[in-house]
Amino acid sequence: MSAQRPNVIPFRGGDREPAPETRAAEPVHRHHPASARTTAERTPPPPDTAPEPARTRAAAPEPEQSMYAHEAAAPVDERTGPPSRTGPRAVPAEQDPTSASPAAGRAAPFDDWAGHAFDDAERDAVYRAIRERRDVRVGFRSDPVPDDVLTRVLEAAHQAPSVGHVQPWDFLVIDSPDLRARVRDLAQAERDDHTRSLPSIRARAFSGLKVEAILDSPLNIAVTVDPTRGGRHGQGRHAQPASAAYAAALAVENLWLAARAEGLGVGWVGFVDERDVADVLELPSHLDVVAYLCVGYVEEFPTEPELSLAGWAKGRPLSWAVHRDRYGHRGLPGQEPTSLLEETITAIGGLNPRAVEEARDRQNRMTKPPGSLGVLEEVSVQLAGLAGECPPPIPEPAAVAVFAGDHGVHAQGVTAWPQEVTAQMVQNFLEGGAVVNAFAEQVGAEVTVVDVGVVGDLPRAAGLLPRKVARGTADFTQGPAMTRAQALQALEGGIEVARDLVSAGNRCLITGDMGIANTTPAATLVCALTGADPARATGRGTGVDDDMHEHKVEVVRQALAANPVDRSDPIGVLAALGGLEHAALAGFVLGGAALRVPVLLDGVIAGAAALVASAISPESMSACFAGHRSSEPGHTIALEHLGLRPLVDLEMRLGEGSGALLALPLLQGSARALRNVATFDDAGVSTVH
Ligand SMILES: O=C(O)c1ccc[n+]([C@@H]2O[C@H](COP(=O)([O-])O)[C@@H](O)[C@H]2O)c1
Ligand SMILES: Cc1cc2nc[nH]c2cc1C
Repeated sequence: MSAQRPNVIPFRGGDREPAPETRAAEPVHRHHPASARTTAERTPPPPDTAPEPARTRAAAPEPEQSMYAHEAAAPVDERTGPPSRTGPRAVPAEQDPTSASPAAGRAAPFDDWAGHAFDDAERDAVYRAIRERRDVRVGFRSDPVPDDVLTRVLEAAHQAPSVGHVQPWDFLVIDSPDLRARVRDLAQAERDDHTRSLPSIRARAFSGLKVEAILDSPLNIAVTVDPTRGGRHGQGRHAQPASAAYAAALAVENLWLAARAEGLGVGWVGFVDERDVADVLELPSHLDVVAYLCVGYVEEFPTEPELSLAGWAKGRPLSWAVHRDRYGHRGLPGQEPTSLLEETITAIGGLNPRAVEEARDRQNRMTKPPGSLGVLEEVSVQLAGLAGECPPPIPEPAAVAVFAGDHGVHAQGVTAWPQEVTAQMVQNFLEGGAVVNAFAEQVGAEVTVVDVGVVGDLPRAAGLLPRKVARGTADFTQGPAMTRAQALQALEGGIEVARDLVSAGNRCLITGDMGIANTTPAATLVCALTGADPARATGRGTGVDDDMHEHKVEVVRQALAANPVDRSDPIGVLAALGGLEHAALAGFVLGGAALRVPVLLDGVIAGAAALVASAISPESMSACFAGHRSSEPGHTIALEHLGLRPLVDLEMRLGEGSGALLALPLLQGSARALRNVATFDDAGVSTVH
């Protein structure tokens, strides 16, 4: 992947591309002050220096890279496969004194000393089948599949590995139009259910996707599993009860690869309840359906997974999935393992100056008086610089991640609300009954709730990511709120959530939070990272009376006194004075910045987290947009320190992501204007003399 390729999913929206221009208009140039920090600013100030003044963002030098660009370093390119050995077949080591012995370790060049490897053409064919296998849903031809071809494909499936060699699968080859029509009806009902559960933008995109070809393909195959096959002592049964189903899934993969080699497309129908299919097929009760497949010759195989081409989802680079010795210690073979945080920080870059310039230039040539879109012009310029292209993609679909956690400082009486409200509100979010749900629905965003530190147990639920690092933080008036390890775990948890949401096709990340008492650590972080006095930075949160507010200011002072922090160590500051949701939010910001996806910040909790993110990586602010200004005073201090201008100022102080969600249409509107509005040249409109 080229370093210049912006980290965005190919845009498939209906917005028209701006027409190429032939003659430059003569706009009245308005000077836009540059804004963003440079890499040199990554080094935080020494502890004894004054608080960092607010700085604006300046474009960073090219080339900027997204985290996806890391794949370029991988020994196996996902598009082209492994490098081909072009030389003659390897000579056994004993006969070739120049070759390193296998015992020389991983660094030794590959030498097929035993002669087991396939020759180049055979090996390339195997990798090609793997690389070009596709889940095909469109373009099936009606030509029948010849019996000998089908038998070969089924034979390949039947050679799959199985624990205890029990071969627990069976293949039901389905021609009957009646059976297939009944399965198609099941799939249709399931699809309709799913559509209703989607945010509006996603539902619209989904309605354009074909998810099955049950009647369009000449043949269906149901792959079943018999979990009892092999008898009571079937090997592996005790240690891995799911092993039979795994084996059947491996049979599906064998079938799929063999089919690809035969030129047959296969589509796995995900939108059916396996028990309903078993009923339609009148299977014996001890069999389960593992897969329902559509099989047939196809017009073409898509060059990439169809969902990826449609912008629905984006593949995860291999480097995200390979860990060395322990989970989280990432590194491809031959690379030095690194932590997720380090990898993320390294990938963060500033705005692309060329795209910034193009966007400014275009703003001045659009059919409107230069500067007339006010702040939105600079927002669009930042979006272009972040994406590395002008016009930038529209930041949709968008996803809000509500990070939830509890706080030991609650015991100090800094809020009027009981701690259990955190877990209760999480439940409310999941049931769709909170403000965040209403606003997310309004703007077509998806809501994900992340438990990073709620005291209570939360039942598993769709839309809840269980990432609990601890059951709340410790009371920071008595010592650090978190250990460094906890803070790092929460930070990396936030990065992972950003990665997951972007891989799922989102082009805008929105911060949300829930945590009774979390405005106290937010205010404390603001004080620690900006030098503000607690009396100035501490607000009334959910709404406390004068006495409680005075006490809250004192508690912030006590926390700062109990935890002498070194501002050159932002993670130390975070661990001592933050909350688990602040830490995860800081990671979320860094993760979004590394992927060059805009991060729309909510209120004071996000503001405090952004201060941490900025102290860790100043360039991460290139991805940040302040959704709104909360009425918490610490938020204004944080925004000024970061040089961020809020898009909305409505005296809100709710959290949950509510303010940022309201700002989403502004962010999207700024990008859409840059993309859709004609230039004076295009439209033949006269400009000023
Ligand atoms: O986002 C804000 O600026 C904001 C301001 C005040 C309160 N909150 C929310 O209120 C909760 C914390 O308030 P408190 O008074 O318990 O510290 C927590 O769930 C926050 O999401 C949020
Ligand atoms: C009811 C309630 C809802 C919230 N949403 C975010 N913080 C909150 C705090 C309370 C108390």
